[in-house]
Amino acid sequence: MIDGTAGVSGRRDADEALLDNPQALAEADPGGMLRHTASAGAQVRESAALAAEANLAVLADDGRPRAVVIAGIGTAGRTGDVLATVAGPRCPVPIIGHRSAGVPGWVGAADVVIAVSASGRSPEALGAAEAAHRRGARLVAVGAPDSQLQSIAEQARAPFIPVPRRAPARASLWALTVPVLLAARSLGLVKVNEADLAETAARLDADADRCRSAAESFVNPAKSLALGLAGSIPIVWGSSPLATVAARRFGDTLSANARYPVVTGALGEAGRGRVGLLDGVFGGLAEGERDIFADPAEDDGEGTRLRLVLLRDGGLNAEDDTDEPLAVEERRADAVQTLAERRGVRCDVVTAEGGSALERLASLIAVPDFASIYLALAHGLDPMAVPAITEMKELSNQ
Ligand SMILES: O=P(O)(O)OC[C@H]1O[C@@H](O)[C@H](O)[C@@H](O)[C@@H]1O
Repeated sequence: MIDGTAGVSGRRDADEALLDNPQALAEADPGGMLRHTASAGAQVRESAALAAEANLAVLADDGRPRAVVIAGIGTAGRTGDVLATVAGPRCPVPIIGHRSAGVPGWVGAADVVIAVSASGRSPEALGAAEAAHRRGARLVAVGAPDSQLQSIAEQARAPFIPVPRRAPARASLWALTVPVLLAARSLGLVKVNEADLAETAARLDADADRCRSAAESFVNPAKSLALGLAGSIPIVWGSSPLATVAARRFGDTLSANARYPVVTGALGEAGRGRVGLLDGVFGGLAEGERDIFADPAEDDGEGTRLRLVLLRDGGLNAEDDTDEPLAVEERRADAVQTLAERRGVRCDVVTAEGGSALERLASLIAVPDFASIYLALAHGLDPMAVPAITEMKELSNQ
């Protein structure tokens, strides 16, 4: 039942001109999501410094763990995906993301639990930290200073990395991720050195500059990606496990910031099933019937079409870092582009850059992060305040 109390506002059609009006953009973004997103590089540096102050070395005292569990929900949970992909297939212990309260039943003294929560109060992270302590597992906690999570970590005498709270959690991905990586580094599970962190931060800074609100659409990759996606159903596929983490992140931000439905996943998996979407009513069938001379302004929504966003790893990773030959990934990515082209489905490609896994991941996340915000702004949506999330919390008492 629609009873009109939801307070949903915005424009169905994207206002392209607004994206080239920095003042209008600033007014449409009262919470400063563009600014917060532009702080990604600074977040890497700040969190690296904060993690250096925490006594992460104690983690190594009991040697290599049996498994590492990353506990948290939403963006906090995504940090586990980042750790798993940066650690790569050669990581000697399993890295497991856990997104519900508590920890898996098998967790015990041989394991490490990293509890992550931007607010320091998600029931999932708190429940996991308490359970880890109870079961004698080694615990590390990452989140807001002076939070419940910090208290639990202190009671457990566990390292706590205080990450200052700045915006919605999804604008703090990098601030939350770096302490998780550095905790795993202390355990000898991941190779992330100071140069990797510095280069990743510099990459994020450079991308924030290219995506700044004063840079016009034709030179701004995030604005052009947003305008390409406007009015379509985005399908975001990653060519490799690393690119798939970025694809899932784009799914998070497109849904929460821009409020777009989105299909995300790994291209390898999609090629055995979901790729069929390209043949369907929103794919090839819609494109086949499209009148190329029709006025887009008169599009009544019936012409909703897919738009493929392909995140390509670029084939820069060392051969022994991957469980699949690079040539296979590359061929598959070329193939899906050909499929899209044959059906008239438009496709945007973002290709990773950089030497380390972390930097490559950053290069696949930065532009899409900004694009999700520009898409929200073009529709007159405040990318920060999401009524449905707030309402969901109120109605379910979370
Ligand atoms: O990191 P926190 O504070 O535990 O929050 C986890 C998630 O909690 C949800 O309520 C928010 O909508 C997400 O954006 C967030 O990522």
